[in-house]
This record gives sequence, C-alpha cells and structure tokens, in this order.
Amino acid sequence: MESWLTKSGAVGLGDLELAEFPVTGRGVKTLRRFSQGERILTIPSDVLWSVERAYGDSLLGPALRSSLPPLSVEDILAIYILFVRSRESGYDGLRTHVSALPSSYSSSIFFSEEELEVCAGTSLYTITKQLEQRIEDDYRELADRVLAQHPDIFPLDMFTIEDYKWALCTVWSRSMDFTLPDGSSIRTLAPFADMLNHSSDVKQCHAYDVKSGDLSILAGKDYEIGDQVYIYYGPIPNNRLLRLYGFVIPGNPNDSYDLVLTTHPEAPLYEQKQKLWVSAGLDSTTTISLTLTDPLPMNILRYLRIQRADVSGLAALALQQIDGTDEKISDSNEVEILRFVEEAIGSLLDGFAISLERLEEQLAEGVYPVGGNAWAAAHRKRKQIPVRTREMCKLRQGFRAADVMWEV
Ligand SMILES: C[S@@+](CC[C@H](N)C(=O)[O-])C[C@H]1O[C@@H](n2cnc3c(N)ncnc32)[C@H](O)[C@@H]1O
Repeated sequence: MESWLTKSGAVGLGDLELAEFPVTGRGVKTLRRFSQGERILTIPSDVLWSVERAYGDSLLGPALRSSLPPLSVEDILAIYILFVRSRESGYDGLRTHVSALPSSYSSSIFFSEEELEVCAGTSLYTITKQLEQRIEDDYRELADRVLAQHPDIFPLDMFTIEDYKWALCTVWSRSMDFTLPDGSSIRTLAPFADMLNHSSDVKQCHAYDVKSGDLSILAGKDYEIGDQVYIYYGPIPNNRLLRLYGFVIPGNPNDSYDLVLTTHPEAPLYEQKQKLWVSAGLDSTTTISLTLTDPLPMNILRYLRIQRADVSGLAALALQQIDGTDEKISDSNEVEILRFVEEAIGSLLDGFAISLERLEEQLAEGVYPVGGNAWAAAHRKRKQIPVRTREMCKLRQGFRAADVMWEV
C-alpha cells in the first residue's frame, strides 16, 4: 500500500511506519521528530475513497446511479469497498488498501448475546439492538434494489449481510467527515491516514484541502522518534465510540447518556402537546443527552412540563412560548416531573443486570479482560451520569420544597 501511495504522490510516508501499540493496537509510528503543527502526511485526492469517485467508476457508477431514491453516503462507500474487494483484477492500489483493513471489528453490533447482556438496561444495549434491526432492513432493501439487479458486478456470496456489516464498520470507524466552505460535507476514507488512532491529548489535526482535494495530517503535538502519532476523532461519548469504533475511553470527559422521552399518541391532549413540543424544538419522541457537566438538561424539564400539563397548564405554556419565557408552570407540576425523572432513572439503574457496586468490584478485580468487548460494555455501565441526574432531581426538589414553604 505504501509504495502505491508514494507513487501516487503521497508525501511523508518515509518518516512513518505501521506498528503495534498497547491498548490501541496497530497504529502509526514516527521515524523522526516532529514539532506541533508540522505537516506529517499528505494523501492525494486521486487515492481517496469518496462518493464522487464511486459514481465516477465506469463499472460501479451506473449501478449506483440506477438506485432510486439515491443511496446514502455510507451505503455507497460500503458497496464501493466490497466491490473493490470482490475484483480479481484492476483496482490494484485500492485493493492493497482493502487487504490492509482489519478482518473483523469490535463495534457493539458484533458483540455476542452474552457480551451485550453485560450492558442490559443501558442505552447502548437498546441502540445496538435497534441498529442491528436497521442494518438487516437496510440490507434487505439494498439487496433487492441494487445488488440483485447487477449480479455481474455484485456476486452475492461476496455481498452477504455479514460482508455489508463489515463494510459499514469500515466506513464508521475509518472515514473522515469535513464540512466545506459552501456548507456541504464530504466523507472520505484515506488509505494509510485511516491507520491513525485517536487521542484526546491532541486537537483536530486532519484537514481537507478544498482546492486540491488532498488530505493532510499535521502534528497535533511534539513527537519524538518512535512515538505513536494520533489524530482527534472528536468529542465522542463512550456509547458512540463503542458503537462506531469498538473502543471506549475510561473516564471519557465527553461521556453522555442518551435519555429517550416518548409519549403515546393516545395520551390526553396529545395533539396540543405535540404542537408545543415542536415549537419548543422538541418532538413527541425526543432523545436528550445527559452529561456529567449537564446531568439534567433544560430540555428534559421543557419536555415533561408539556407532557404532564393539564388544559390550563398547556395554555400557560403556550403563552410562555409567545412571550419567549421558559419557566415552571406550577410547583406541583415541577415536583411531579422531577419525581418522575428521579424514579425513571432509579428503575433504569435497578434494571442493570448487575448492580453498580458489584460492577465496580468486578472491574477492579479484572473480571472482564481489559480491552475485550465485555470489559468495554462494562465500562459503559459505570453509570455516573444517570446517578448524577438522579441527585440533581433530588436537589431541585429540595429547592422546590423550600420555595413552596417560603411562598406559604
Ligand atoms: C481509524 S482506525 C485506526 C487504525 C486501527 N487501529 C487499525 O489497526 O486499523 C480506528 C480503530 O482503531 C482503534 N482505536 C483508535 N483509537 C483508539 C484508542 N484510543 N483506543 C483503543 N482503540 C483505538 C479502534 O479499533 C478503532 O475502530
């Protein structure tokens, strides 16, 4: 792969080498010192995987274009990778990249039932199950709409659902997204640059040059000879890291917990409530991220004030929206919703297969092999965030009670 890239105009490969590192696995090692900000690597536009390139391919392009509605960016890239992998000749350069890709991934969609059970009761568990279902549905549609229509270029035994899942994980864990000056975005996979692991010790240091279409990596910090070079994947919470990349960062400062709030359409006053949610920028089913710095976001209160309101409460909330204010409707409504959140979080924590305390003990005892799937899932279960949310609810209820007493 490296000699193909160098022949194609890549710059910097002579100073870098692929190597195995503890925890991150394979990564990129420096063969010389770099100062922060120095350009380390440039991968030219001609060798990048992109939607444009897939559409431009004389064999693949017409098959992709025949799909109506158009395929998603991730499906196009996934099919492109599987297509190149299935070719016995041609595509020599790209094929060297494909053969350097991992043969399997540790994203949560590849967890065994037993491994996933470790995080039963968490949003990771629910979202992974939903994702598995979505992938199955998408694959069935893709097979009908595109693959089966072009058996000459999509041999079905090389485009099975397992192949599709592998290709999707390749895209999720190795592609880079950039927003262009005109507001549009581009997703690309850059051979060799996709061997760079993530560290929160560097800021974003991968860049896309709109004029040339090249991708560059700058040194995110000073490096000594033999150091691992890192890039920054973004402020990604652990459940997303595990879903898309198959790893977690213990003590991740960007960790969050997704709380899904939903209301049955047959609930009283549903239509009025739906209108109020929409004008508040919410919906009848809303996912809200709880974080350690904001364990009880205002949107939870906004959503539940509407959900729990009676006719007069809804009128008061409608007036607030006109006035641009954002307050509790009444002490009793506010206490009711805080109690609800507290109880909901309580049953969520109770619903974990094993208790938090036991989990902490097991992690300390090293019951889950470090770096393994169950270990990663177990880390997800360190539910400091919902615990903090529950504490905040209690705290706010304390204040409410004090308010009520004072008003009396
Ligand atoms: C873009 S690839 C990086 C190259 C990859 N290590 C390889 O061998 O092909 C992203 C994958 O590397 C691993 N990875 C990246 N950063 C990591 C980190 N900080 N800790 C553990 N694994 C990491 C994860 O498996 C992730 O899905």
